[in-house]
Amino acid sequence: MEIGVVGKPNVGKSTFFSAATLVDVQIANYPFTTIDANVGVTYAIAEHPCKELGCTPNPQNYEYRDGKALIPIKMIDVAGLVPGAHEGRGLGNKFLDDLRMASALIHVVDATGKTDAEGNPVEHHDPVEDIEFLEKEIDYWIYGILRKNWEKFAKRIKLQHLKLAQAIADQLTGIGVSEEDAFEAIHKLGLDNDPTKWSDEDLFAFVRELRKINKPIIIAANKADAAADAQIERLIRKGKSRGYIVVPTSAAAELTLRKAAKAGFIDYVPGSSDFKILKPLSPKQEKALGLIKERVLDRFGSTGVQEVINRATFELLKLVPAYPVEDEHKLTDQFGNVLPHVHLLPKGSTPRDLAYKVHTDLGRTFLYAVNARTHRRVGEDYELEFNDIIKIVATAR
Ligand SMILES: Nc1nc2c(ncn2[C@@H]2O[C@H](COP(=O)(O)OP(=O)(O)OP(=O)(O)O)[C@@H](O)[C@H]2O)c(=O)[nH]1
Repeated sequence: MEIGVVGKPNVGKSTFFSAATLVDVQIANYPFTTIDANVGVTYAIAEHPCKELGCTPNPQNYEYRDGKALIPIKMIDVAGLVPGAHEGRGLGNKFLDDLRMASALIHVVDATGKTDAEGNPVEHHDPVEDIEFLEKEIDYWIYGILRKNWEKFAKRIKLQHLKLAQAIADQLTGIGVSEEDAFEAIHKLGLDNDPTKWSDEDLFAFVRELRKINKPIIIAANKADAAADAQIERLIRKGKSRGYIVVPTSAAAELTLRKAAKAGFIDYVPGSSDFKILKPLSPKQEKALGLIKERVLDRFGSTGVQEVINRATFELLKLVPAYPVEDEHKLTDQFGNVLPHVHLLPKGSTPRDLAYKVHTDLGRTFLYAVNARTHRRVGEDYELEFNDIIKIVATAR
């Protein structure tokens, strides 16, 4: 699961990425091995079960702060969004390569409307156009892949009685499209099972639907600190009518706060509406932080950056955090650590899926699971809920 940050030049995409991946916590073992230059680690923040249960956790693969779990997530800086990227313009191919890896996208737009389509400074540009422009780039890209051999492909499906959704997913494995994604899009649109009957419009409608399922997008209405209320309200309204979550953000404010926190000047938990000054500040620093408090935190309730990451994780990707334990009474692993691990799983996952996440062997030898809150066994098809604590019982290996 990787979240991509995308946006045309000069909207604050790099600032957003830097702020989001400036993680000042020590997470012992990230589950990620190779980190490319444009890949970083950020975290999604969720309430921690200990807040409700009154325990003190010993986290191993996440961080615990103020009753919250900070769960590491991979983030990709998807550079090179320019008009025509799908035809290889600009950094087009690199752009598509990075896009391929992302499960969800944070689309950073300039809410002030002071950046044109190519990233040049202007007085009035409608950021709603940028939302449409990214949709179009992705749609034409997927359409291009499918359109190339469509007639031949459609005939083959018909003649060989292939499963339509699976055949399409096979064509699009490179961009991470599953059979379920394709199936959902076909059914949502009520398209014919015989693809030779699809018109070009049908194919394009299918691609649009598939993009919504496979590359869900959240909008960061950035530079909110410099935008008028009316501009932000309009962007939220227009975005919502197209099915988007739009969050006002100030990436610049978030970057300043995280840097100040890292340097020990302030205590700041990303996502909060305030910070605490820990050390004497220079008049310049004091002024900068004062402005952030007044123009961003007091106005919007937070810088919005963490809200975007959290909503991308829990609403767009619908991931559910679950905590496996060995002792369902003490909530510990075999070494006595309280709630040491958390795993993010897609909604609808079962305890066996959680067991596989912990270890393939545990998944293979899984017998049954116990919900540590109710002390009851849960069935094979039990769907994990947000913050479930699950004891997994397996056969001896
Ligand atoms: N007022 C304000 N300015 C911001 C904010 N975020 C970024 N900026 C400024 O916008 C300009 C562009 O920011 P970048 O992060 O370099 O933008 P980018 O989209 O990555 O641009 P490229 O690197 O050219 O792709 C810089 O001058 C930033 O300081 C913000 O939240 N508020």
